[in-house]
Parts: sequence; C-alpha cells; structure tokens
Amino acid sequence: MQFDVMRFPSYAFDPTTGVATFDYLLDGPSPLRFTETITFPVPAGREVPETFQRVLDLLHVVAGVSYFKVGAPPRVVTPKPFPQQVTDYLTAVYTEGMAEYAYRNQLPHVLELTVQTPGVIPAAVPAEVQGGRPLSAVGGGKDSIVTLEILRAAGLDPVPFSVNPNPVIENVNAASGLPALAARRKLDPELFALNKAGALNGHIPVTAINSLIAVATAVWHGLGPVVMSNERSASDPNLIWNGHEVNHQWSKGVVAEGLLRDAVAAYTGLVDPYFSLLRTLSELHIAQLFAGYTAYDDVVTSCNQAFKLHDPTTRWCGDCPKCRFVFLAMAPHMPRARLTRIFGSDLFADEAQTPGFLELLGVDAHKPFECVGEAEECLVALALLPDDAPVLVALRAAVPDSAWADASHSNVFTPGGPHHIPPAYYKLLTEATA
Ligand SMILES: CC(=O)N[C@H]1[C@@H](OP(=O)(O)OP(=O)(O)OC[C@H]2O[C@@H](n3ccc(=O)[nH]c3=O)[C@H](O)[C@@H]2O)O[C@H](CO)[C@@H](O)[C@@H]1O[C@H](C)C(=O)N[C@@H](C)C(=O)N[C@@H](CCC(=O)O)C(=O)O
Ligand SMILES: Nc1ncnc2c1ncn2[C@@H]1O[C@H](COP(=O)(O)OP(=O)(O)OP(=O)(O)O)[C@@H](O)[C@H]1O
Repeated sequence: MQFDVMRFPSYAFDPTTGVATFDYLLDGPSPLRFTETITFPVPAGREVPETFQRVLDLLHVVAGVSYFKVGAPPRVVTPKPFPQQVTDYLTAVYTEGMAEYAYRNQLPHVLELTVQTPGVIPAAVPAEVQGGRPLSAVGGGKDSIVTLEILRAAGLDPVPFSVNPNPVIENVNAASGLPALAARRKLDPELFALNKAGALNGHIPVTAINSLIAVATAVWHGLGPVVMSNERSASDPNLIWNGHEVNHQWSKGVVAEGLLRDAVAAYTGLVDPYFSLLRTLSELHIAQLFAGYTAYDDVVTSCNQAFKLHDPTTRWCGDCPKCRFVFLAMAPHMPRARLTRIFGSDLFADEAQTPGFLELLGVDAHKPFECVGEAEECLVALALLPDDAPVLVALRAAVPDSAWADASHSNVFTPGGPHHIPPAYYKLLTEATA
C-alpha cells in the first residue's frame, strides 16, 4: 500500500460523555480513513477549560502513530499551526518514537521525516504553576506502585490514573485503597483487520499517548501535575541504526519527557505539568524500594503479556525478557520464597531460561526490544546473589571477568542523570532513597 501523506481531518469532543473521536487519513491512490475513540472520566460540575482542548490538539496528532505505521507515508501534515516546540515534539514522536518500527521494517525514511504544519505560532505565556493533588499514572507494575506510595507517604493524596485499566491495574488500585480515575481508548477495528491482512505493523511510542491523555485528564479535573514512573535506563537505546538511536522505550526516556513538557508549555502555558518522579533511579534501585511494600505482592504485574489487547495473561507469563529482568532485579532484595510467590514460579530453577538471562546480561546479544534495564544492572543484581540455583550457577560461569570488573564500579544505587523533577518533589525522592 502506497500513501503520499498522513492527514488529521477532524476531531470532536462531547463534554457530557467525555468522548473524543479523532479522525485520520492516509492519503494516496487508495486512501484509508480511521477513527480512534478516547473516553475521558467526566468530573462533576467542571467546565471544559481551553487548555484541555489544546491538549487534545496535541493528542490528536500523537495518537496518529498507530495508523501512520500502516503505510509510513513520507509526509505528515498537522491540521493546525503550532509553536516550534510542538513541531519539534511531534517530529520526534514520528521519527525517534517510531525508530524500532522503522528498523524492523527497514524503512529508513521514517527516521528522516519532518512533521509539517500550516504555520508557526508564538509560544504561550507561562501560567501559574498548578498546585493540587498529583495525578499518578499507574501501569500495574512495580514502578508506578513505588511512586504512588512515595506520594501517599508525603501526604499529597495522589489520584491513581490509568488508560484502559485491565484486571491487573484494577487490582493494584484496589490494593492501594485509593479511588482511581480511568480513561478508555479504542483503536479503530479496521487497524486489526489490516494487520491480519498483512499490513505494515510494529511498535509505537504508547507512553506518549498515555501521557497526553493523563495531562488532559489532570487539566479537566483541576488536579496538579501528572507524575510518571519512568526510570533512568529507559533513556538508553537498544542499538544504533543508520546513525540513529533505536530505543524501544523512547517515549519513556528523559529526552521525550523534556520535549513533551516543552510542547505542552509552549501551546498551553502550563508550567511543570508532567514529570517522572523516578527518573534518576535505576530499575534495580526501584526494585529495592518496591521490596519495602508487601501489600501489592498478590497483584503487581510488570509482564507485558498481561497488557495485550487480545488474549492477555492473568499475571506474569514467566518466560519473557521482562519477567526475567524483573525477577533478577527483585531477587537481591527479598527472600526467594516471596519472589516465587509474586511470580508464581522460580525462574532461577528453570535451566531453559539461562539463554534469556544471558541476553539481559549483554552476553552475545543487544538489549532485547522490551522494557528491561541495562546489562550493568543485571550484572550487579547477579553479583549480589548467592550460587543457590541452577540458572545462577550457569550465569556466573558464563559472564566474562571484564564484565565483573565493570560491575564492581557500578553506580546503580546512586541516583543521578538528567531529570525534570520540581524541587518539592525531588525532596520526597531524596527522603525515600536515603
Ligand atoms: C502488550 C504489548 O507489549 N504489545 C506490543 C505487541 O503487540 P501485540 O500485537 O502483541 O499486542 P497488543 O498490544 O494487543 O496490540 C495489538 C495490535 O494493536 C497495535 N497497537 C496497540 C496499541 C496501540 O496503542 N497502537 C497500536 O497500533 C499493535 O501494534 C498490534 O498490532 O507488539 C507490538 C509491535 O511491536 C507493540 O506495538 C505492542 O506494544 C503496545 C503498543 C504496548 O502497549 N506496549 C507497552 C506494554 C510497551 O511496549 N511499553 C514500552 C514503552 C514504549 C514507549 O516508548 O512508550 C515499555 O514498557 O517498554
Ligand atoms: N495503562 C496505563 N495508563 C496510564 N499510565 C500508564 C499505563 N501503563 C503505564 N503507564 C505509565 O507509564 C510508566 C511506564 O510504564 P511501565 O509499564 O514501564 O511501568 P510500570 O507498570 O509502572 O512498572 P514496570 O516497569 O514494573 O512494568 C508507568 O510507570 C506509568 O507511570
């Protein structure tokens, strides 16, 4: 299928139902049209602020990546003029955010395209910083649980928020005991039909979409900032291709976070509307903090198989890079019996998992296209564990001496690196990690 340009014909929003419908057009000799529906939670007795509408303008374009990938047209043209900061963000979403898709489908032009606008408008004047209860984005895994508990301990009364909460997320929210907000997102069913028929397909920067839905919800509900739980290593690429970084987790990274903040600020005037509280922490450090909260052991689930739209697993699948990584990251911080209870099985007892763990340790492979931490974090975790299981014995034997030397200088338990955490929130993180 050949397309010349992607366009965004229109969108509609009904404040009484909270339903927004976003239209997309892949234009060419045989054009394709799509409509995505996003249903926001409706607050009691609140008008829809102009800022909300503006965030929807951004969301309309960002959520288009799911349909862009059907044909990867060389041009993407927005429906409205935007400040330069918005164009920069949108271009990054359609290039760096789609880099894994471009790499896997061998479509180098995707990494070179520039999102075009019908004009450039001046940036908005910055408004007052929004105080109020933080909206804490919950994904069902260990990271957002740690954030929720840090915010709760500080007396900030966080509001858990999720897009398409599945039973995992609902159970995590129930375990927190905090009343949660939810938005629903429905992809155009035609997309799945095209996928079945063999259309181009691949990964999309889903965190960018969830983030803008979260910002819109916080604005409409009169809440404070959106607090994410994206870690330090999310910013590290899986590989370099044609001179471009390919990062499965691009929209969780610190560069994407900065671009999103700048775009929202320039188009709406909102100051500090969005940041990741855990940005300076490694996954290993977050796993250590998670070990301090036992109330979520029966519900916490980081495995992506549980978050598929079709045929999801109930909890951990027990045999994927993410399960292996989180198992290894939690292992040094809790007794094996507790770990096995959380996962439903002991991954270190299953020798068939050894090659998968070696991949995580950076032996003979690039970092898997999954939400997993750095090889260095895995080495440090392994170094902290005793040789009390077949997989651990095999891994220790396979890791070269030079890798151990690197791991011994590791700073995985020292917070660091660039972040956008406002000072009052940074103080909470410092206290939690002291
Ligand atoms: C759950 C999961 O990992 N899904 C990825 C998987 O898709 P799969 O076909 O196995 O299952 P579904 O997620 O049910 O998707 C069905 C089709 O729908 C497309 N699609 C889905 C959501 C969406 O917003 N737009 C869509 O077009 C999807 O492409 C399928 O054709 O493999 C896909 C191809 O690699 C991935 O794109 C699916 O990833 C989901 C979008 C997803 O939600 N993934 C997150 C768990 C995830 O990967 N998060 C990353 C952060 C990435 C980021 O930069 O934001 C992470 O945790 O590292
Ligand atoms: N469905 C969702 N709705 C809203 N926010 C989400 C959703 N899924 C993930 N997030 C947000 O994006 C961040 C990154 O997602 P990710 O799946 O890596 O995190 P997690 O579920 O908290 O922890 P883990 O890394 O253990 O899976 C989350 O920490 C959370 O802030």
